[in-house]
Amino acid sequence: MAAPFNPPTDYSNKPKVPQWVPPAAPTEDLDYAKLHTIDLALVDSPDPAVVKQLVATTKEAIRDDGFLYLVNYGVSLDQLHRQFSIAQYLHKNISEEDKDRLHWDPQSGIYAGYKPPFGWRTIKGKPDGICQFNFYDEEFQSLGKVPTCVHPFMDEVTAFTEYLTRSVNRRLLRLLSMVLEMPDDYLWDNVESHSGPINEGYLRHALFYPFKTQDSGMSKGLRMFGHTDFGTTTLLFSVPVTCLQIWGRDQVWRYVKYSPGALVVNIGDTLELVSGGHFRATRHRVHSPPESQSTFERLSIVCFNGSKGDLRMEPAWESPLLKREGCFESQGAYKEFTALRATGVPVPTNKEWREISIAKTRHPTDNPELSLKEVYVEGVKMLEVVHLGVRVLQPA
Ligand SMILES: O=C(O)CCC(=O)C(=O)O
Ligand SMILES: [Fe+2]
Repeated sequence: MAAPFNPPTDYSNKPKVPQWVPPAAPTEDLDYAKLHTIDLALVDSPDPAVVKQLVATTKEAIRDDGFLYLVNYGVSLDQLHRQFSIAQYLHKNISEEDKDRLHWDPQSGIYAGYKPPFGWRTIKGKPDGICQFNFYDEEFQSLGKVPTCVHPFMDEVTAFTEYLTRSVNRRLLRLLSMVLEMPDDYLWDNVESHSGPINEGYLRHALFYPFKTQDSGMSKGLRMFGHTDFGTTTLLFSVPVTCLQIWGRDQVWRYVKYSPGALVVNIGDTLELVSGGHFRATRHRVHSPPESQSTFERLSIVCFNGSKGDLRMEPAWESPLLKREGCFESQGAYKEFTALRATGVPVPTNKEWREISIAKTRHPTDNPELSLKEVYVEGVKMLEVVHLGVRVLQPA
């Protein structure tokens, strides 16, 4: 049985942190995505029939949706809300000097540091009302790399991050390895990075201020365009301000419903590639919330798990599932990497892929690029860009 999260709880020498109060859920009746719920504690069940059923449900979820709710992963609602309170404290107390000193440089291929609410490039762009602080390995290694106001809380942020990467994600990868019918630690040992609390991934504290996208010349209420994540798994904590949407197999965007305390997990490109398309790296985006929440601030904590940087991903040919059923040729990153490999050109390494994805991804604050090629996929208009020889399609 996995140990539950057990963070430092002596706050006596720390500044008082105002409690984060979850905003009210939307009052609208929305057409939500229907996602499976996985109870992570069941992966340790002594009953093989229970584990078998869990693996079957996980298989269906990641094949059909690429997204799932994860519950019972070992963090209580109070512990989670303490982390949200710290994230809120960071954004409300970061000094102007720290914003400058820790300013991010996404065009270098990593998001580390402070994102001001002016677009997604290193230099200031159009306002977008999105502030972030991104903790990579260096931010965990050196206090000088994080805002001074969170220094007293880094013990808690670090313990939380370690729990997410070493316990939650490791158990999740065990479940996904079982879906591939491979040894329990196959994905952990061969694909996931493990060095320090966050490995080669990052932890994000994001604050979305209420924002009318049309004020900035941005259309369709979009705060982040549709994209896939580049890594192994993304652990998004479900939040009441309902903005996350996923692109269904029926080509319809649907919101993901708030589920208090749950993790919303999605599969990144790396696992789509390793699984030969059996796992789906599903497109998702951040939309404005429904009208009843239009004046709310949206605080979000996300743990992006990163794969080993020097690997060039290949399907796990030794997987009995792949041997039996082959690969899903028609799908996303798997399809495009396969097409590149067939030309004899080496596919990008995981590190190259994540760095180009960060540096080059298109955002609503970018100036419209007239040169983007429009293509139609199953009758739907998409925009095509090519990164390191790999075609990436985004819904137009
Ligand atoms: O904030 C969210 O819900 C999702 C953000 C996201 O998709 C990303 O940063 O990759
Ligand atoms: Fe994402």
